[in-house]
Amino acid sequence: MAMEAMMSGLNSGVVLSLIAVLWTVVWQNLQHLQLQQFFARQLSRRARRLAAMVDPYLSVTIAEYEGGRMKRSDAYEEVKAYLSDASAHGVRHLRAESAKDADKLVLSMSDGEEVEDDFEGARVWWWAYSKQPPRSDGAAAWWSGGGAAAQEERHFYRLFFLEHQRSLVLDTYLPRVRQLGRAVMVKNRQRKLFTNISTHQWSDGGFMRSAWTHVVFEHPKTFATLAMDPAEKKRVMDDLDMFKGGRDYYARVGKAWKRGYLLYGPPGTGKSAMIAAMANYLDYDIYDIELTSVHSNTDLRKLFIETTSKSIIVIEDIDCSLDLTGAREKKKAAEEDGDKDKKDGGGPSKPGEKKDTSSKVTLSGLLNFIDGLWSACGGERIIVFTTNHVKKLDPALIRRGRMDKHIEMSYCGFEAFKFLAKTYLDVDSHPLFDAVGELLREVDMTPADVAENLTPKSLDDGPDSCLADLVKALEEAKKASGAGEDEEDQQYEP
Ligand SMILES: Nc1ncnc2c1ncn2[C@@H]1O[C@H](COP(=O)(O)OP(=O)(O)OP(=O)(O)O)[C@@H](O)[C@H]1O
Ligand SMILES: [Mg+2]
Repeated sequence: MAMEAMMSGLNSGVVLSLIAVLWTVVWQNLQHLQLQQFFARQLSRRARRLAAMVDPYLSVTIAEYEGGRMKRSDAYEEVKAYLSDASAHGVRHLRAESAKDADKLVLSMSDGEEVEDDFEGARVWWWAYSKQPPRSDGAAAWWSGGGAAAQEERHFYRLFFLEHQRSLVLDTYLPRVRQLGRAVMVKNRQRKLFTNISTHQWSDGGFMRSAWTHVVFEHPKTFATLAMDPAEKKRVMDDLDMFKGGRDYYARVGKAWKRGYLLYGPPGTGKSAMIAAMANYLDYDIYDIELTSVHSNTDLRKLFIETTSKSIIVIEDIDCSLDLTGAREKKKAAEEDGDKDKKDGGGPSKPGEKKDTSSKVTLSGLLNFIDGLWSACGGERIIVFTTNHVKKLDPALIRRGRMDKHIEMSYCGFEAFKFLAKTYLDVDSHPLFDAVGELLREVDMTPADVAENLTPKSLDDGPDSCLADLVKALEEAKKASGAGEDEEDQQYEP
């Protein structure tokens, strides 16, 4: 027994020391290999820089922002996308962003990294680098809140190539890179929902961060789940199709490639849902402008310039965002308000109706933004306004050419109800349908309320209980509206 124990102890000892020896050998080789790669890389870099001094190399620099940082450069994005494929292999330090596929990452070179690329026998090098923006006083004041680390850098790619390859690189290679970059962008594209950051947070004048911040757009609403009159829905979808494929048409008739939609109707009738459905249908990004945090017409223009094509620019509740009812309407309204105030003794306006006085965006600024000279830059943009009170808006704002298509989103009719019943409960018919149809003719209920009643609240809920709930809710609404009418009748009885 003692002998056996000794032998097994000896065996495991031998195995352990063998593993240790093996590990040391492998580790040394690994280090050797890494060092070798490191030195090779450094050498090639130094050699090329040295050679560049006698000028056999030319370079092209592509900056992230062009036009005084007004607009993000398409070329930069395309090169970045192109290099994301190449750099995954040759580069040691990578930057990662989340990709369309939840498990994957989109990789790009970190600053200071270099990759080689071969094209038709020519070898070129891409170098990624960044610079700190110069500080202006205003910027310094702003940045002091976030500390120096928060200061955004300006990113660049620089391409090195031999002088005799000049025409090959400039005329053939670079256009090819942009083309392939665009293809990679389409492959990795995630739709985004942007919102503007307050203009207080932009640095003044000099270099500043983007006016937009974004999240991935993941709204599930599609036209297949949007309840509205089927003929109107088809008209909207056809209109969107015509717009999307209308590049040549717009060029031929000399119009900027953009289209305005005005969605109006009471709260809960699906205006925001319609915007999400449009974005999903067209595969466009959404830029949701919060007008109250835009402080001037110039800022509004900057915001617009930074939007990309294939996007929907949204201003929700346009009547509440700003005082945009126009001079003529305003004058009339002021007179009316004066009368009214005299009658009911004045008092504060409702919180929802409070106007933001800090914003200097004017009606004319907004009109120019939608249909002025600047509105044509970029192309393929849809502008959507939503409002609960269409009559409050200045006619100039919603004339055709600015808001080309007006879509009324209204209370739930029987057709919309049947659509919602199919979507929410998967039923085409039910004995309670007639009662619901009858009540919907008498009571105004929004699709949002109908949808809420049709949503099962527990595992035991099914079509019977949900439809019964809806009938009950409609009856209560009818009773309430009846009582309201009676009260009004009594109030106005002579
Ligand atoms: N026509 C509809 N079809 C399907 N769902 C709808 C419809 N209308 C509203 N809903 C649902 O009701 C909810 C509220 O709708 P939504 O936010 O689009 O209303 P809205 O018209 O934008 O209201 P508001 O004027 O208050 O902004 C959403 O969850 C939406 O899915
Ligand atoms: Mg809404």
